[in-house]
Amino acid sequence: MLSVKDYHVAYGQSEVLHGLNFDVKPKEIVAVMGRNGMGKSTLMKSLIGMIPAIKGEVQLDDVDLTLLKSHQRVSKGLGFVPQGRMIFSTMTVKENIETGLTSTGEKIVPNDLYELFPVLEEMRNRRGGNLSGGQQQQLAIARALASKPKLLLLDEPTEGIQPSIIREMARTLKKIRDTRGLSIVVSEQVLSFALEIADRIIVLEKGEIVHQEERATLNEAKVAAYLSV
Ligand SMILES: Nc1ncnc2c1ncn2[C@@H]1O[C@H](COP(=O)(O)OP(=O)(O)OP(=O)(O)O)[C@@H](O)[C@H]1O
Repeated sequence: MLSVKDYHVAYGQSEVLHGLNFDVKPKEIVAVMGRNGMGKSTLMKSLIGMIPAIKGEVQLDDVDLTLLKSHQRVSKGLGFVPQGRMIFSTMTVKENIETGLTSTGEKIVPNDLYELFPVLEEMRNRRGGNLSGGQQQQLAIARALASKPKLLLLDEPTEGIQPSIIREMARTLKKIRDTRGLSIVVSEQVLSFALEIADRIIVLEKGEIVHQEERATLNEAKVAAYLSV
């Protein structure tokens, strides 16, 4: 469903991603792993259209997204949970989710989002900035799901989140995949989280894919070696 081909991304003259090739299948969860600075966030930001590719292409269900802006990519079926969550802190929980509705034309937050995250319903009139880190992460996921994506991109969702909440997040993301039938690409440094949720792991090193392996047959030590400094 997602197809990334010969994908090059640069900041000015400095190329950071050097021709990535990978696919994501329907309902598949792929974890993109790598140490700090290896290009994970650049890839996620580029897939959602915040940083254009200088070469290569990205397609979702055979629709070419390569030249589209972020909001157009969202209406074609990509959802994005940014690093650091980027909640609008002075807006209420409900208003934050509503910002995700613009591409669907719906006006009211669908009930199934509150069913998925009951705490957000309880707190719907609180300001986003007053939520805990874990609650803000749920809000960022709900906001992304409001646009009814076919594929959800999450950039380092475990960053700054307590271990017990990380396990809960893994369960929730799998439930979202199972009930909504979407695919997920998550950039991640925490191997235990990736092992918990991913069907496949891709390792990035200095802007190149150096390893790809199905979870079922994964050699954990090999992936761990790539992640150690
Ligand atoms: N705005 C920018 N301008 C120039 N170079 C950048 C910019 N953002 C990132 N880089 C560089 O691009 C490379 C990849 O960074 P990126 O943030 O994608 O890595 P990462 O794997 O997501 O790391 P982290 O886990 O720290 O977020 C690094 O060398 C970084 O210094």
